[in-house]
Amino acid sequence: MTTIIDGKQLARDLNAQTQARVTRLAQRGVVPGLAVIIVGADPASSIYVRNKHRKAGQLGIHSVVRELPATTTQAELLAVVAAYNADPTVHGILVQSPLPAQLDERAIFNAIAPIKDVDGFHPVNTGKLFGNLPGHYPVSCTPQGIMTMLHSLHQPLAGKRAVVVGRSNIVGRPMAALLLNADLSVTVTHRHDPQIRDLTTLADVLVVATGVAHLIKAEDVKPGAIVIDVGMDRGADGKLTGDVDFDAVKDVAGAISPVPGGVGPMTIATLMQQTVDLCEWSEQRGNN
Ligand SMILES: Nc1nc2c(c(=O)[nH]1)N[C@@H](CN(C=O)c1ccc(C(=O)N[C@@H](CCC(=O)O)C(=O)O)cc1)CN2
Repeated sequence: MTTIIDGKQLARDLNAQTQARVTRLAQRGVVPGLAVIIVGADPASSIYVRNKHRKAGQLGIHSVVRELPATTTQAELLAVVAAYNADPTVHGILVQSPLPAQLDERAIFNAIAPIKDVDGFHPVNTGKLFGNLPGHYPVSCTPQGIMTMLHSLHQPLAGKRAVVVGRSNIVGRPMAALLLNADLSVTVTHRHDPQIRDLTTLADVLVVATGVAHLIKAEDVKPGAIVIDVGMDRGADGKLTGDVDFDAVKDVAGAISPVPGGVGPMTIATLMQQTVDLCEWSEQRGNN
């Protein structure tokens, strides 16, 4: 029997835990704050930002959304980030990706104070992740949410072979680091490798984040493997599908996450979780 990993239900469970933590903070007079900055009007980004704002409000997190025009300059955006860095009511800052072409996304992420970097994109935080350093730090929300999904299966992960298809800074690279830190044997590949399928068939845990709809077919998957689909591919009919041919692969995999309803809801739930983490860590440092 294949397990369908229900990201919506897992997100509900995680959000309930986050809400309980927000309630405990409120009893001490502390309110976690999240600032989301969006530049331009990319339709998908606008939906994601609206969903983040709504979920934060539902959980009792103070949420501000700063909408900037598509013509915003680097200096203007850096000034907005600097203002939130200095704002004590804001514990987490997120700049929605992608940014318009005139903006240097990496320089913007680097300008966010590491202790407010709720996306975990700052090199101080990625350095800690890749060094598997002890202590608290935020991690990119999609791969962190995937780790929660994997743990929900209650299967030992250490010693398993993982293959990550995709090498983006938001998903592929931090995903590989998290899996390595959990003692899996990790291979990272991408869609330019002509022998990609020789690798995917070896995977006990297969994470696919390429942006190529239905790249992974049933014959590319090891029987019984855990398959996590990070794809968000919108077809000509407007329907959302993933990078994995779900209908075919579900008959081979031991567990599989659907699109929609898999990784996406967990990304937002993890963002809420990490906003509260940052607030609690701030309190532990004697702030708030
Ligand atoms: N600063 C960031 N930018 C981006 C991130 C990120 O983590 N930080 N990730 C993605 C977009 N993203 C969140 O920002 C995101 C994408 C999708 C979903 C989601 O819930 N998807 C639903 C389907 C929604 C639909 O119908 O369109 C699902 O999978 O069920 C949440 C968050 C890029 N940018």
